[in-house]
Amino acid sequence: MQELLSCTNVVFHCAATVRFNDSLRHAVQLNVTATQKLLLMASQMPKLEAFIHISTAFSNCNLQHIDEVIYPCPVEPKKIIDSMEWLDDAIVEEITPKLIRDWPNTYTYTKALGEMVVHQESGNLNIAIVRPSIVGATWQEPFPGWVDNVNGPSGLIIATGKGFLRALRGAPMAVADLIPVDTVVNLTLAVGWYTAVHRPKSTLIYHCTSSNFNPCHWGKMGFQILATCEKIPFERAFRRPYADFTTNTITTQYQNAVSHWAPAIIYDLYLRLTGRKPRMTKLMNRLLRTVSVLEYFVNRSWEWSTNNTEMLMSELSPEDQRVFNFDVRQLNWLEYIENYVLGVKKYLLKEDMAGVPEAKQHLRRLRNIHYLFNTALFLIAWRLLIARSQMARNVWLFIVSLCYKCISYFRASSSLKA
Ligand SMILES: CCCCCCCCCCCCCCCCCCCCCC(=O)SCCNC(=O)CCNC(=O)[C@H](O)C(C)(C)COP(=O)(O)OP(=O)(O)OC[C@H]1O[C@@H](n2cnc3c(N)ncnc32)[C@H](O)[C@@H]1OP(=O)(O)O
Ligand SMILES: NC(=O)C1=CN([C@@H]2O[C@H](COP(=O)(O)OP(=O)(O)OC[C@H]3O[C@@H](n4cnc5c(N)ncnc54)[C@H](OP(=O)(O)O)[C@@H]3O)[C@@H](O)[C@H]2O)C=CC1
Repeated sequence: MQELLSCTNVVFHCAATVRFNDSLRHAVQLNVTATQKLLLMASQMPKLEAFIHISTAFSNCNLQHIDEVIYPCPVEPKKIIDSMEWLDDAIVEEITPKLIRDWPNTYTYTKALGEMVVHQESGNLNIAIVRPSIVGATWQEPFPGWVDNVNGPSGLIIATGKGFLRALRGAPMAVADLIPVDTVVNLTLAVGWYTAVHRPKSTLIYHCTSSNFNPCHWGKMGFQILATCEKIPFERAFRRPYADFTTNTITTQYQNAVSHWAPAIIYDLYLRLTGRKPRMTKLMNRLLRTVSVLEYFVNRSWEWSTNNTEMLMSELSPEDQRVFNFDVRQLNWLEYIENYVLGVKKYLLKEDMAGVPEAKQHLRRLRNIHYLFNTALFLIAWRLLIARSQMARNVWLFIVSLCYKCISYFRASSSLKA
């Protein structure tokens, strides 16, 4: 502790719980109380030049247009921290929805409280806040497509590529505000420099977002994910990668029943019949739970103002603009997403490119099984219908006689030609 206090020049405060469904108590402890303690510690660092707090662009996702300012929270963070000391878990759980109001989860709510704490308890510290949006794989450094966790879209890319996720409740035209992780790092370092060297009079907030500079939509992103998974498939897929966005509750429930639950139940039945342990319904349950907490962000669009970020860009020398590049106007989304999917395959799934021919062969087998299954299903349904309905029988006789006539006609015409 003594060494930290006496030697630290710059603090980058990134530690947090990023789980959306964490208990309010734990989220407050990590995202609010810890920030308060770190500020206290920072105030005892004689050599400190800058304190950079990493928040999220979604800390005010209850608003549609978000400026580079700190918005007040309905309940003072200090009161929330105090109440966590004496309320028991059951009560905390009960009052959580009332406290978080129109924030979608405890994560975004406590990140907003964390910003408020920074604002109120900064004292004489030289502070800045960086708000990244949805952090994705690297764009350029150390190489394109590097990723090391399933947060944000990465987990759903796996689920789509492996054929588990077939439908997602989302708005294809909503803005997908993804930001590559190396861009976030570059901007954060540049903010550290600017805050330490220029010492702005007030706490500056920097939106590290892409939509203002180079917007992309979920539809385009989903399409490119599928195209890449088709070109360079993941190994041992459950089904062929195919997914679409649903826009209302009825189609979502239909897709969940037909495209998610039914195949999972049938596969588990097959596992049971072959003496193995069923696992697909459990996995599907987990996937749909994850989807339900993420879909809030795929159904809305936000606007973030980026005046401070643009100002920072203009303050950097041309050389620093190149080294600490955070200008996403140059980003080609299709290329980025393709590299992202390949990065997921390589760094998260640990799959080798040498396995691609076998993965393609597996997809062809899955396609044949799909056709076979659908034909069998159709024939069974038709057989049942014929047994029950005179009209279906008439239609069937009509089709059969039509086919017979066609075949006779072609036979006759070919024997005439001969
Ligand atoms: C053409 C059409 C094509 C269409 C289709 C194409 C598809 C296209 C793609 C579209 C993409 C849209 C995405 C929007 C993202 C918006 C993010 C907004 C971010 C706001 C930014 C931030 O400022 S903040 C950082 C984000 N913060 C997270 O992203 C944490 C999430 N997470 C949790 O909130 C908890 O995790 C949760 C899950 C509750 C379980 O919670 P829980 O208590 O039940 O259990 P656990 O946490 O233990 O997780 C249990 C198992 O879920 C695994 N898992 C964890 N996250 C996962 C994840 N994202 N996807 C998959 N799987 C995930 C984990 O790896 C465990 O797997 P295992 O058991 O095998 O280890
Ligand atoms: N991922 C995203 O899309 C976005 C993330 N952010 C913000 O970026 C920051 C980093 O997030 P991300 O990298 O995604 O998340 P991770 O969960 O990967 O990283 C969180 C970090 O916090 C540390 N940490 C967690 N709990 C504690 C604790 N009790 N004491 C000390 N350290 C702890 C973890 O340490 P360890 O590795 O040892 O567990 C880890 O290094 C967070 O502040 C998050 O809010 C903002 C916008 C988007």
